Amino acid sequence: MSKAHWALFVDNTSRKDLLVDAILEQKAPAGFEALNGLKGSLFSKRVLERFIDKEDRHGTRLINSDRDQTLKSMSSGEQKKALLKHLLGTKPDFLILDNPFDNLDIGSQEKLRHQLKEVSEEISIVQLVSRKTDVLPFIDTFARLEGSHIRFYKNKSEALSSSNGQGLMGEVPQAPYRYEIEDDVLIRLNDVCVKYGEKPILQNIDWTIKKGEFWELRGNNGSGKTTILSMITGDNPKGYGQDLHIFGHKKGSGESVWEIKKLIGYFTPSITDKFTGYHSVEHMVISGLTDSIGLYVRPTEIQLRLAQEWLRLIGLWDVKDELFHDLTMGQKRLVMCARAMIKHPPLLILDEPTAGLDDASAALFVTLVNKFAKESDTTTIFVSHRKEPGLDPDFVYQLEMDTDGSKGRVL
Ligand SMILES: Nc1ncnc2c1ncn2[C@@H]1O[C@H](COP(=O)(O)OP(=O)(O)OP(=O)(O)O)[C@@H](O)[C@H]1O
Repeated sequence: MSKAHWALFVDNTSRKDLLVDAILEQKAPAGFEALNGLKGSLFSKRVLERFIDKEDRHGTRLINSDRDQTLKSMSSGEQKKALLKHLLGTKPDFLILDNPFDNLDIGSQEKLRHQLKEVSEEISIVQLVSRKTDVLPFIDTFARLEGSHIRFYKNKSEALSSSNGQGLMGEVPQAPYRYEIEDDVLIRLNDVCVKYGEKPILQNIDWTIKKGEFWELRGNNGSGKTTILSMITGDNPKGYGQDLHIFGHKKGSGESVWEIKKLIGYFTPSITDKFTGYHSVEHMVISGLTDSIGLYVRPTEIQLRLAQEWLRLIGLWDVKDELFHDLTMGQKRLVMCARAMIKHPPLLILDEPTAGLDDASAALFVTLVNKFAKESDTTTIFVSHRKEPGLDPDFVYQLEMDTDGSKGRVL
């Protein structure tokens, strides 16, 4: 008998953690009762992060003992492959997949899709999905999670034609202050090569980024995007000894990493997911001006006004007094992005910022980024595997993998 499979559309309001816990604890809600009494496993970014944290703390390989590389240093595609293999090894009756294709390039998505098709013949699948294009083809039951409420669709075509749109309201708020950076060239990588052990990752990378430019950094999983970004932000020692200039300083010429970090706004979804503090939404946004997490002194009038403008822009003014902790995952990410943008840093790095957002929120996000990049003096680098509809960068820097390491070119 063929297995039952569900797709559950989630958006920024969805309380998906509660639902996942209920299903895994044999308290599946109406429509999912068939899963009660069965053994389930969760495939999600959070589960992966928990394994990475455990590896860090205990120094042991938990789900990738067949590799001599840490889970943390693997590319997203490699990590997801290791997690799926591990979960299948526990012989579950069903798998809950939380946006499995996020952070994967097209090739890795195809491989995972193929693998899941095979898995689906033996194991039921519940796919939590934000993007309609991600729905697995063998799924036959469709629903949407609105808050904690599940609404079932009559059929696939009703599910795929539904919309949950929202708009971007207002202009990008003004910069609170100006940074004095003399050089017109913000970042320059000249003939940069990186190897990990014997494995070449980047070869002869030349990339010049000027003030105010809007770049998209593209490349398949494992092509070295994170490696380049972490050399720029100072988090990767491979940057030393290379011809790499940041804000007019040559890397390793005695520049202060802290001073450089103050000039960079950085947003990546996984940072957001780790914040657990009890701060109001409004204070989280304002704390982008003070380089702290949350706020420990009374905000000024100007700070409050700016936060109001940003929260109105991203449609979250109504929840300004709620605890950041209590927001949905999608709302938290929008808040953290506004927090990275509020001071108009000279350089803003958005690392896979739309991962985990539903179609409407991703479109809103892209509109915000386009607008911010055009209307501010900030240099923006947007990293994504997914070709984001509507993203309008000035330039694309494409990494292309090769046996001697990735080469880069400007498209
Ligand atoms: N510390 C490390 N030790 C060994 N190999 C590493 C280390 N860090 C990264 N790598 C390897 O370098 C390659 C490039 O990794 P990187 O994370 O920069 O790629 P990426 O383009 O950002 O990938 P993704 O899109 O999946 O995040 C990968 O094959 C990865 O396994």
